[in-house]
Amino acid sequence: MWNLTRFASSRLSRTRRLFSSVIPGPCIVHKRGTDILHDPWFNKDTGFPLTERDRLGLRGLLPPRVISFEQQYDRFMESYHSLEKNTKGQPDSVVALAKWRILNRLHDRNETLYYRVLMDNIKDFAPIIYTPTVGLVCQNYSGLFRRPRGMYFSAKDKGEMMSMIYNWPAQHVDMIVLTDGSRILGLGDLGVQGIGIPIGKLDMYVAAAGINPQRVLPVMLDVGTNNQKLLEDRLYLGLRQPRLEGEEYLEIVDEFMEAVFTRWPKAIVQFEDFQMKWAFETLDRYRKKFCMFNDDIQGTAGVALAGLLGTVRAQGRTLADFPDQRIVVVGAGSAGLGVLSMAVQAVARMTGKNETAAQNFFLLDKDGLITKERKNLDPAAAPFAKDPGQIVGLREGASLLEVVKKVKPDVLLGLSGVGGVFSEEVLKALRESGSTRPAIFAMSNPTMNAECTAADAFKHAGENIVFASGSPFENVNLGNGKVGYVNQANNMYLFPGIGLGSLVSGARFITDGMLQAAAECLASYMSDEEIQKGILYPSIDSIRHITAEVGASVLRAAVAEELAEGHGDVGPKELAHMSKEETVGYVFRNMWYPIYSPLVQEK
Ligand SMILES: NC(=O)C1=CN([C@@H]2O[C@H](COP(=O)(O)OP(=O)(O)OC[C@H]3O[C@@H](n4cnc5c(N)ncnc54)[C@H](O)[C@@H]3O)[C@@H](O)[C@H]2O)C=CC1
Ligand SMILES: CC(=O)C(=O)O
Ligand SMILES: [Mg+2]
Repeated sequence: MWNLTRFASSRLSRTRRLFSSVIPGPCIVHKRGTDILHDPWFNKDTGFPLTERDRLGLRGLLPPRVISFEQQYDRFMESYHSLEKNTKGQPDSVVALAKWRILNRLHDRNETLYYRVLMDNIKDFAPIIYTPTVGLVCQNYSGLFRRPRGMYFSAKDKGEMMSMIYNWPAQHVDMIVLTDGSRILGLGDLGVQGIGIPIGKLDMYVAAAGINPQRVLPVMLDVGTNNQKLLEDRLYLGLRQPRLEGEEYLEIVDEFMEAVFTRWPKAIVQFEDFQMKWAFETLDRYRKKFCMFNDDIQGTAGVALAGLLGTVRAQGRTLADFPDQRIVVVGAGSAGLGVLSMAVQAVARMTGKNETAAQNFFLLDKDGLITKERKNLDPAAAPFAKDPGQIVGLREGASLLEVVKKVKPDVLLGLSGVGGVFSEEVLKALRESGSTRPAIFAMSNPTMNAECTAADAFKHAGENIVFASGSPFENVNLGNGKVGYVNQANNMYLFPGIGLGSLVSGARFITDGMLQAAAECLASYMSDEEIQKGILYPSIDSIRHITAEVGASVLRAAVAEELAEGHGDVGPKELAHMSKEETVGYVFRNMWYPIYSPLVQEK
């Protein structure tokens, strides 16, 4: 069932080779002079060659010496490294925001250089533009705000969205990430300040999936906030009203979706960081109507499933043993339920039995173990609620410690948003796990919301564990030359490929089959040697290569389901006739790569 193709050997060098031969095509510009210098998309700063300076009315507007792209790159990296040196010893949050600012300023000046720097240093810069620093940026957004990025649709724009959408200057948009700010990482309702998340996710789309940055659109749907502190903050930039609820809320989202797909019928919309009730409701409402998905439910599920399958292999078992894994999931929200649904589907496929697929899975929320005796049991959690008769020695609402002691799980997976719930006692109890190599997935973001730190996991649960966290931690030095490997179990390994594969296949919808293909691709990416070392996910350095493979898998699944309508000049028949390798090549060819293009002025 799972094709464990090995890509391990020279993934990165293959990716580099593919881009080393990129020859930039001309780029049409409708501006001249300072208007070009002030447009980060076209601006090359001191990199404009003299001929271009003449053609575009730039002569005299720049210092005379022409600096190459490579020199500009080195210059930026030097200033970045001096900033690192100069901020040494300062509080982590101060350093993180200083790094975010210097990158953001580069973005606002010169996008080509920004994305190249980001791509080439993704391991160092992802924690700044993405989790954990993006969380801090959202929390401080009103104070940090200098220039708008993306679009803002508010409850006050009802009836106007169809015309507003035409205010966006780009003619084509491929990828939209949308939030209503109601559940930003594990930080709760941050209202309009949540715009940092779509911006960060789309930066990852450009870096990982090569989506052209001129064709991305971060969107904030501001329907108010229930965060009292923000409502009272005089600097708060969003609507000062409680969140819309019920039909009033859905009418706003409906209007936005209609407006988007009227202007850009081929766009893909990723829903991000919506509170659970709206995450499920909107997914259900739109997934058969528009090309969209919910990253927290669906992207997270695929990444977690790939990690769970890797864990079985790390235990020296075969994938056929997955249904026997005892998995405790802490957090019954959009992410936790998404993970369990996908895991149950995988077990059902492996065993051919739907009814018993969830028997080894245990689900807890803030009120403890969820059983069928739970009052006001959420229908979304009901399929995973335990029958009290089946769980001798455990009761409704049992604590995590009780559950871990009784169940002796192979895997403890946290998506609760609560820092430290995997306490010392809980981690120590995991030493009694029935597994030779228990796994801990502390997936909540940002870092302070992780269910435990990597160091505590190895210290209390033992050195033989497999460990993954949603935000990055350093590997743990276990002494005697041994290292506790830290994986990053984050949906960043899948959402860029899901979006890219859907885009270049011209898929009408994003189906479970396409998402399953994405998860299987990630699961089969790692070699046995890596898995034995406890490495479940590839290094983020090879994110472009992973994303191309995931994108190609999604594309092939869309073709198989007859949902692929083609993209650009490539029609559905051509897609259907491509071999597996050809689909990967095709996906790569559709990736944008940051390099200066000759600018050609059109009046
Ligand atoms: N690593 C990754 O790729 C991803 C991580 N996440 C993280 O997962 C977390 C949760 O996200 P959602 O499911 O969307 O949130 P949510 O708000 O829908 O769900 C949170 C769940 O945790 C439960 N919970 C709260 N306190 C608890 C406690 N003390 N013990 C046990 N359960 C508790 C709640 O009852 C609720 O069921 C966030 O921190 C988010 O950053 C979400 C998506 C992807
Ligand atoms: C990673 C992500 O999507 C989240 O924490 O919400
Ligand atoms: Mg999210």
